[in-house]
Parts: sequence; C-alpha cells; structure tokens
Amino acid sequence: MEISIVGSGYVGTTVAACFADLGHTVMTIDIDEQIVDQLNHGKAPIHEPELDELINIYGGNQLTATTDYAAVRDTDITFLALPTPSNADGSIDTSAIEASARTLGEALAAKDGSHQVVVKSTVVPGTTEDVLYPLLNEAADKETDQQIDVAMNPEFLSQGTAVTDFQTPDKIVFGTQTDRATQLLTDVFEPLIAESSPAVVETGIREAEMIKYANNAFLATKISLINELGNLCKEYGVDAYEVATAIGLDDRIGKQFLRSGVGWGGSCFPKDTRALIAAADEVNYEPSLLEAAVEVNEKQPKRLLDLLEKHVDVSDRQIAVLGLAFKSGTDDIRGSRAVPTIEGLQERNADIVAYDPVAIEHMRETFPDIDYAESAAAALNGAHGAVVVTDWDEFSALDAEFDQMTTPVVVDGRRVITRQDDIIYEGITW
Ligand SMILES: NC(=O)C1=CN([C@@H]2O[C@H](COP(=O)(O)OP(=O)(O)OC[C@H]3O[C@@H](n4cnc5c(N)ncnc54)[C@H](O)[C@@H]3O)[C@@H](O)[C@H]2O)C=CC1
Ligand SMILES: O=C(O)[C@H]1O[C@H](OP(=O)(O)OP(=O)(O)OC[C@H]2O[C@@H](n3ccc(=O)[nH]c3=O)[C@H](O)[C@@H]2O)[C@H](O)[C@@H](O)[C@@H]1O
Repeated sequence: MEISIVGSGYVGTTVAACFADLGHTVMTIDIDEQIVDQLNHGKAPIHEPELDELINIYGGNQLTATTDYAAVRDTDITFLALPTPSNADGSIDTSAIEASARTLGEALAAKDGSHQVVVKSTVVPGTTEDVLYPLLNEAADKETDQQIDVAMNPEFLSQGTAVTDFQTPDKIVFGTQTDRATQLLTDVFEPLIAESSPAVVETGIREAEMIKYANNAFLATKISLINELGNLCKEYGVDAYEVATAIGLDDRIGKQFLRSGVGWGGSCFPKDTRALIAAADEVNYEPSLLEAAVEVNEKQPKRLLDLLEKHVDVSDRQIAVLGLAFKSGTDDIRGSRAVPTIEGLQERNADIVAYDPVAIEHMRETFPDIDYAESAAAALNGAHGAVVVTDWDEFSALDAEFDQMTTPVVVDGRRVITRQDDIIYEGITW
C-alpha cells in the first residue's frame, strides 16, 4: 500500500521504517528539513536500536521524506504522528496537530477520491472527531461521496525498544467509525498481524483515544505504587525487589513495571498523566489516585538526595550524576528524573559532574553550566558522592572506579550497581 506519515519523530520514524519493512511504500512529511534530508539519505534522525539498519535499507527508496504535504495525494492513507505536548495547565497542546490537519485537508482538496486519516498521536477523547475531523473536512471541502474518513490508532511502543515493540505488539487498536476505515487499517497491518498475531481491538474512536491514556495511566500508577511500597520496605529494612518479584508471581499483578526507583520520566507518562488529570478537571471529576501517583513520582528524586545527604554534605563538593536519559537505550531526556535531581543538587550548591553514554548533548541544552564527563570513571574520579539515575548496563560493570572517589558514597536510584563492599551504598527502596 501507499502510506503517508506526518511527523517524523520517535513514533513517525519508527512506524515509517516498520511499515516499509512490512512491504508498504511510505512517504513521510515533516516541517524539519534536516530530518527530511537525513531520512532521504538513509539515516535515522533519532537514536533507537535497530532503526538505523531499517532506515539504511529503505531510506531514499521505499521510504522517502518531504516537507511538501502535496505528497499525501499519491497515498491511500495518512497517519498523523505529531507532538501533543503539555500546556501550562497540563492539558494537551493540539496546535501542531491542528495546524497539520488544516494543511493536510488543503492538500487533500486536490485529491480525486476519498482518503483515510489516522491519528496516531496521543489525544484526549473527542479530539479526533470534534477537533481534527471538522478541520480536515472544512479544508478539504470534498463532495460527500469523496469523503475523508478519520480513525484513531494509538501507539504503544516504548523508546529504546521501539522497533521490536512495533513489530511484536501485544495488541493493535483500531478506533473507527466506518467499516471502510476498519478494513483499510486491517490491510495496512495485515502482514504484521500474520507475522506476530497480536490481539486486534476494533472499537470506537473515543474508546481508542481513552485506551491509550488508560494504558499509560495504569503503568505510571503501577510504578508509583511499587515506589511507595518500596519506600516503606526500606524503612522496615526489607528489600523491595524481593517483595516485587514475589508479588509479580501473581498473574493478576504481573511481573512487569515493578522496578522501584527514582521514578518515571519520558515524553509520555508525565505528559499523559497530567493531560488526564486536566481532562478530568474539565468534566468536574477529581482523579485522586492519579494525582497521588504524580505526587509520589515527584518525591522520589528528593528522596534520592535525602539519602545522599545522610552520608555527605554536598555543598561545594563534587557529586557524580550517573545517567541523564529518562531510561536506558535512548538519548531522550524529556521528563528524565535526572532533571529534578540536578536541580536539587544545584539548590544544595553541589559541584555536579554528569555522565551519560548518549544523552549529554541533549542535557547540555537544559543545564549548560554543569560539568559533563566523558566516562562514568571520570565523573566518579574525586567525587564525594554519586547518584545513579538511569539504568544503563554499563553502570553495573563499575567496580575499581569507585576507588577513585574521595568518599565512596553511592546512592542507586535504579538498582544497577553491583559492587557493594568498600563503598557506602544506599538503594532508594532496598
Ligand atoms: N515517544 C514515544 O515513545 C511515544 C509517543 N506517542 C505519542 O505520539 C505523538 C508523537 O510523539 P513523538 O514521536 O515522540 O514526537 P516527536 O516530538 O519526537 O516528533 C514529532 C515530529 O513532528 C514534526 N512536526 C511538528 N509539527 C509539524 C507539522 N505541522 N507538520 C509536519 N511535521 C510536524 C516535528 O518536526 C517532529 O519531527 C505524541 O502524541 C506522543 O504522545 C505515543 C506512543 C509512544
Ligand atoms: O506513550 C508513550 O510514549 C509510551 O510510554 C511508555 O514508554 P516509554 O516512556 O518509552 O518508556 P517506559 O519503559 O514505559 O519507561 C517510562 C519510565 O518509567 C520508568 N520505569 C519503568 C518501569 C519500571 O518498572 N520502573 C520504572 O521506574 C523508566 O525508567 C522510565 O523513566 C509506555 O511504556 C509505552 O507503552 C507508551 O507507548
């Protein structure tokens, strides 16, 4: 099939590469010329395992990129993978996706025949039907028999494992209002469904929009609950990871997302929980549990620093921050727990030396005035304390490097440090 995808960020690029790999011809559209250029030269614009290889194979041939929306006219279906960031009050800022819907509609006005537009961005219930559909339709100004169909197909991939997640999903959700839209989406995903047999959920558009938020809200709340239980475990001298392993054996609880630590970050959990809270406010519902999940999450970095200060006065002392990405496997720092951790250290007047294998350049834009080291060893050298914020595998191999610290105080926010003799070691929940 001929598919177009608007927005070539984490979702758009991954989906484009995977659709090409399924045998489709894919055209991506982005306003960023550098991204377009990179894709056409077979280079992935983001750091994501396995993506480089796919873009290298398909970029510039089966997958092409442009800044010109007119390209959608040569395709059967257009996916919108545009950002939906937070407004100051937590609600979603739909300006990018609205602007895109308008331009897309104008481009489709000159297309002969109907077209399918699928929202992949995370949007609150009602956005696709009540906001985007009217914009598209008005701009396209179509005859009734050449209508634009809208659908919603939320994305559940995680950064760091985006390609594998997309290729082997637990479920695919088709939120549609016509059989024609359901059929077209089925045709797009047919090779993937045949290959990895995910559950296919056929539902309404609002339900699909809500399923995405419910999924993320549930996972974020699950982590906050294990963090709260973990904090309590530590007070009792109990290892929260042993407890988590045991409760995870109960199928009703499940093994995943029980890693307690410094909390959840990323481009979506913080944004989506805030959006759901703001949406609840709109309908005068008080989402107490979601608010508590956010509150627990916000407290974890402070807890990390309190544990550090139990052992070392950080003022004017070198403190190593190990890990800046919001999780391992990505260079994305959006919502990273490293941000409040560094802010807290700055408030305490610490001399910060930060290290991350791939995310330093991004963090430098947020904190240009702290020091960055070229290795974990260099960050630890001479440090009076270290905090571990990201679960990079390479941190678990650290050993003799701790001997170079002035005082070997290590507060582990991710349970990745293995050596615990001759260092003063604190786990955040163990
Ligand atoms: N990052 C993730 O892991 C996941 C994100 N989502 C959702 O998917 C959506 C997209 O997220 P990301 O890919 O992370 O965003 P992103 O910020 O990485 O990429 C968005 C892209 O859209 C482009 N863009 C902005 N305005 C445009 C316009 N008017 N026309 C064409 N291109 C435009 C930007 O240049 C950028 O390349 C969001 O709603 C997000 O919540 C859903 C699941 C996973
Ligand atoms: O909507 C989205 O953008 C995506 O958000 C998350 O994916 P992602 O943010 O990429 O990464 P996760 O693996 O979910 O991790 C999120 C945060 O939770 C933390 N986490 C995760 C798991 C855990 O047990 N403990 C824990 O603290 C991670 O360190 C990270 O900071 C969801 O897992 C995806 O399904 C969803 O598509």
